[in-house]
Amino acid sequence: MKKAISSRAVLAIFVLLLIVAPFLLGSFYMTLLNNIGLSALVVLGLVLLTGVAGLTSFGQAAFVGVGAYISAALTMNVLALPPELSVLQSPWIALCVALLVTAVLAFLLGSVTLKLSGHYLPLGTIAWGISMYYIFGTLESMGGQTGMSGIPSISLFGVALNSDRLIYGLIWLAVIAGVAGLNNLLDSREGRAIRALKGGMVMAEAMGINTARSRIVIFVLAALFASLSGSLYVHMQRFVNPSPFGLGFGIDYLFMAVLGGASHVWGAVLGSGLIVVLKEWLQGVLPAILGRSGNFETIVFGLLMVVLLQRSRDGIWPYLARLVPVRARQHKLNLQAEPLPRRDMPNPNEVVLDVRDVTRKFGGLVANNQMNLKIVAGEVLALIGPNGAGKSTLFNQISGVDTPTSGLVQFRGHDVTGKGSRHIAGLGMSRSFQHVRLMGRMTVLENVAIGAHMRGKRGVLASVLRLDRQEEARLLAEAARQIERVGLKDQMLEMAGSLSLGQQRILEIARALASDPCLLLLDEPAAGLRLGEKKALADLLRKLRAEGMAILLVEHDMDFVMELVDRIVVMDFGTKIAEGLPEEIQNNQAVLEAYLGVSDDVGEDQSTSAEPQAAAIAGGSHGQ
Ligand SMILES: Nc1ncnc2c1ncn2[C@@H]1O[C@H](COP(=O)(O)OP(=O)(O)OP(=O)(O)O)[C@@H](O)[C@H]1O
Repeated sequence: MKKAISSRAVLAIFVLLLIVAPFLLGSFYMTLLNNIGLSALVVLGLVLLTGVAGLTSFGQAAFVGVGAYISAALTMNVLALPPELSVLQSPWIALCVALLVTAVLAFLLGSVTLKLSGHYLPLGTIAWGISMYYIFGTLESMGGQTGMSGIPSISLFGVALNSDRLIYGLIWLAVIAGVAGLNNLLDSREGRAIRALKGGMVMAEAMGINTARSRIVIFVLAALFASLSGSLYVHMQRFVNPSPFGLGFGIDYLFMAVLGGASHVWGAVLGSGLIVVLKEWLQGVLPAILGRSGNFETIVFGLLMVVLLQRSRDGIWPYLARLVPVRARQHKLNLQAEPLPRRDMPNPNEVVLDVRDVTRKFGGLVANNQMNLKIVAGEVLALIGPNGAGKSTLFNQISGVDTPTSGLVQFRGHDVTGKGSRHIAGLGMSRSFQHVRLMGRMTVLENVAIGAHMRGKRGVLASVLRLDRQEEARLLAEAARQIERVGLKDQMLEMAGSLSLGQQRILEIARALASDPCLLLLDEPAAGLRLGEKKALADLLRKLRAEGMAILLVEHDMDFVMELVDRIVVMDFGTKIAEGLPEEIQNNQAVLEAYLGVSDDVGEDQSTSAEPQAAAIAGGSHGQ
């Protein structure tokens, strides 16, 4: 078996190669390396935006143009600014101004574009990508389509970086800093929130993550990477025109990200390297073979993209990582870290949730009809009913995923009707999902730490600079405690996707517990669990109840329900048909009829089949 090397060793080897490169390579290769570095900067932003968060953008080249044009305009004093503002002609100050303007512009564009979802989002990025390209071409004071030359070089410690060999160090310093900063960000509270975006808004918001904010943050960060690349580019070329900032280049950057491995930070460097070198080579070889000039490399790239998307959507980085296995960064757990502060729990028997006359209509269908229920602290209430009775719909009204057509939901005395799941989560309600919503490529520990998101404060900058380590240790220690509590300690560092369905359900409970809730909503927690796992789950829920937690669960497993819960509410066709103690429900004729009455409709699925459930309700059979 190959021995894995640490990611630090990989970084050290890479930096060493970068240091010796100028002593070994000629000027052609230095130019090539600079182009790779400049592309890698843009692609790093795309890895964050597209690979990690799943937001596709074709418009990054336009932000490269913004950086380039602002740096050029200020250093050339195109705006004829008064002498008092001559400081803006300094390339470094101009670069900072370019970053600032880019951040504001990206914020404004992102606020509009990121409201789009599905394929409308990439279409939106194409729209502003094209517009900005044409705006650059209309800037007559900067030479219009012809462009402008004579842009000064940038200096470092008094040395003008006026050759490819000199500016090379600065470009690659920026790339290495970008790689390190991005790795730090992804390994933090904010990074987990960004990674959770791919798991869908519903889960992330239910864990208290402000998904709109996270989307804007990464959009701005990606634009800043592109803008930095543009500023360095004009000081290297000392010339600017619109052609490198068009849609074609936006597609090239996306291709680099996909080829390298869009969800891997090092994939950005790999993808940029491969495409820049391949482009250079094809531009020389293809016209010679075909006997005429033209951009034939574009055809090759198009074909390559189709093959790549069919054969290896994760790009090339995973293959390389298999050849040279890199040890994943291990989380050093400090279980002695100061525990996170806890919220005030409700008093025993205090009404935690009060649902009053909640109705939800979907067109003509009344999914919830005047539903009422209450839960007190230290109580386990089951919501049962045949398939399609409206249980999940009611869960969604309570947890803020959906808004009732009419009625009131009160949580701990607050009217939370239609308030949104993030707001409600902040008040102490947490949930699991009927269809498990986990990040399969994140460890169990990281998944549970997402649940503790609201209990931390450190932001993006602190994460990038690794100033969040104290808080991070507390969050991870809390996640580890909850994992131990639910019995998944041995799986703590495994990928969530490798767990059995039953374990994944338990993991969702640990994630919910990490938010320090006083009401747990569990949607079919026993589905897919083995007998032993069900017993362990029931023991855990009893323990939580004894600690004063209120628990509302939707469950089809009647043995599990009858043995565990304090009270049961039964729904059928959106309406409450019974409420009472388990033994009362077992003898309720309307309930038995509701289950038996639909037995023809429910198919073969034993877990939800009505007849066995009716038998289980009536008999209270404990076998499985
Ligand atoms: N977004 C929606 N639009 C239209 N109809 C919906 C929507 N969500 C749910 N419904 C309908 O509302 C009814 C109740 O569905 P719901 O999923 O709440 O039932 P359930 O009791 O949770 O069922 P199950 O036990 O199978 O999960 C069903 O007829 C369903 O088709």
